[in-house]
Order: sequence, then structure tokens, then C-alpha cells
Amino acid sequence: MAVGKKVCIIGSGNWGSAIAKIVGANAAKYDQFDTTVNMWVFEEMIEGRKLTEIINIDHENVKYLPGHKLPPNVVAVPDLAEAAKGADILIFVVPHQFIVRVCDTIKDHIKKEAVGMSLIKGVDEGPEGLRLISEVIKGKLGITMTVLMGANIANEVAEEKFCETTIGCKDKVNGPILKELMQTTNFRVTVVAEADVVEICGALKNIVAVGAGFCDGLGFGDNTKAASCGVADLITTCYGGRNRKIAEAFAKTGKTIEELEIEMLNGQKLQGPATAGEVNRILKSKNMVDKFPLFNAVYQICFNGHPVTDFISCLQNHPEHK
Ligand SMILES: NC(=O)C1=CN([C@@H]2O[C@H](COP(=O)(O)OP(=O)(O)OC[C@H]3O[C@@H](n4cnc5c(N)ncnc54)[C@H](O)[C@@H]3O)[C@@H](O)[C@H]2O)C=CC1
Ligand SMILES: O=C(CO)COP(=O)(O)O
Repeated sequence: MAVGKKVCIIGSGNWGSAIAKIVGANAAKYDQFDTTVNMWVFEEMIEGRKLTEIINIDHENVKYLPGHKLPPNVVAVPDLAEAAKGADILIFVVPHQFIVRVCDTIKDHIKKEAVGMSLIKGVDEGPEGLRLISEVIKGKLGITMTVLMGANIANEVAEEKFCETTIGCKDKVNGPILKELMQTTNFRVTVVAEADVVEICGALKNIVAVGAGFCDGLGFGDNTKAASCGVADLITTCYGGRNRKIAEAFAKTGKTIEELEIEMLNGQKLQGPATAGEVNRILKSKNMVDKFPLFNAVYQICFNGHPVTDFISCLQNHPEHK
């Protein structure tokens, strides 16, 4: 009898837990997957209990996705190398700032022929400029990489509200398998070959979302917000995402991004400000900062103490309008 492909989810935050609902259900449903899905959980204590124990006994990630049951075949594992060992499909879904450490921890323990799928929105600064997170993972682990990105706010996906997502997969073999693993009636998957485009759009929209939050916090209207907004994930993120929410509070309260993240997100992590920093340094090295006034303004406000009230001038003085 053929043995089903073993799946490991690396990460168990807001999105990792929502995706565990889907992956757990599909792994149990389809023969081509092993029913048991390991989920690496960064261990922490919640009211005197280990988070892994809570997930394995109560089947709920009470900290990062409260109110949603996870399938019982999703097993929380606190040891990262142990969780990833023997997996055929590795789903990477940690905040982007932790990915290098994650890869270093698992690199001697994973199957060489495993396929990775990154759900991480962010970028890395390589020596020659921007590096995609999937490239970082591939560089560290040497495995085939794919990505999954979309307008997918985790809580809405967990509530099974309809949405679409895109898998970027450069080869023809892995696309259909990954689609079967991820797709449900209310989470519709398109597979495309342009994986790099899928990933870069997913990463950069978080900077725009911070800008949208500034607009809301400063009391501008929907037209103003739309001036910084594109399609799909941008629309979603500019209305419903955490980056937007924190940026609005930043503009209204004068507190720092770090203070607000701690106060409002209960351990969840923003990707937009960090991505603005990484992208700014990359643009600087290529003398291209002036071509991206919105990205630059978000960076200056988040990191260099520029007043948020100046934010809109970056749109008023956009080079395209000259
Ligand atoms: N939440 C959402 O709606 C969506 C998130 N994403 C992306 O998915 C990625 C992961 O986001 P979330 O699952 O929402 O995470 P999150 O924002 O809920 O982050 C918290 C997670 O980080 C872990 N963590 C904290 N310190 C750590 C450390 N030192 N090392 C490793 N892990 C640590 C926590 O244990 C927890 O699992 C991000 O790149 C995000 O942009 C993508 C689509 C939707
Ligand atoms: O990526 C997301 C929606 O597609 C989530 O965005 P936030 O991290 O801003 O909540």
C-alpha cells in the first residue's frame, strides 16, 4: 500500500493555525496524505499550561486563533527538528523575522526531497539586494520551494468565509498535490507558474497597508486610502489587516509601533514596518528610493521619527504626478 505524504506545518500563529484547520481536514480526507499533520509550536505558557498541551488536548490555539477548533489529527510538537523530520511537505508560516533560525534548526533533519511551501509575507536583504523568503529557505535547505499567498485574513479563513488564494509553483508536478492539500469549498486555489510575482506582491502589500492605516488614523477619506491601494490582497489588507489597524492607532495615539504591537496583538507580529525597513535599505543601495515615495514615507515615519501628519505629502508629491 502506498504511504501518504507526510505534512508538517512550521508555525502556529494566527495564519499557521487557520491553515492547520484546512490542512488537517484535507490530510484526513485524501489518501495521498498521511493523516497525522505535525505542527511546530513555539512553546509558551498560557495560564500555567503549555500551549502544545492545550492544542493537543483541547484542539484549540487559545492564544493565536481563539474560538476555532483544530482537527484532532493536527499534532502540536514543541521540538522543531522533531516536527519536521520525515515530512514530505513543509509549510513555512512563521513571521518572516524568524525564518533564518528556523531553517538553521531543521537543515540536518529534513528529507532532501521534501517540497516546501512558504506562506510567509516579507522579504530578506541579501548581499545583492532583495531576496525572497522562498529563496532564503531554498538557499538554506536546498529543497524545491513553492509559495501560497492571497487576500486571506486568517480569522476570516478560519470562519470559512469564502476567499481565493494563489499557489506559485514553478514545476508542473507539485502544483496539483499542493492544491489538493490546501483547497476547500470556501478556500479556492489557483496554481500559477509565476511564483516570484506571487511572493513579492504578498510581501510588499504590507507596507501599503501601513500607509492605509496612517490615512485612517489621520482621518482622510476612502479616496485618499485608495490612492495607495491596488487590488485583491491590497484591498483586503488595507481594510481588515493588522498592519492597517496598528498604523491607524499609531497615527491617533502617538505611541510607537512596538508599543502598539505588544498592546494590541497579543504576541502576533507585524510584517509591514520591518518590510519597509528592508525594502528601504535595498532601494537605497540601488539609488531608487525616490521612485517609491509611499514606501519611503512609511519607512521614515516608522523608523526615523518623521511625523505621521506629513504622510500624505508623499502622495501629493508623487513623481508620477510631475
Ligand atoms: N495572520 C494573517 O491573517 C496572515 C498572515 N500571513 C503571513 O503569515 C506569516 C505568519 O503570520 P501569523 O501566523 O499570523 O503569525 P503571528 O503574527 O500570529 O505571529 C505569532 C507567531 O510567532 C511565533 N513566535 C514568537 N516568537 C518566536 C520566535 N522567537 N521564533 C519563532 N516563532 C516565534 C509565535 O509562537 C506565534 O506562532 C507572516 O509572514 C504573515 O504576513 C499571511 C496571510 C494572512
Ligand atoms: O496578509 C494578510 C491578509 O492577506 C494579513 O495582513 P496583516 O498581517 O496586516 O493582518
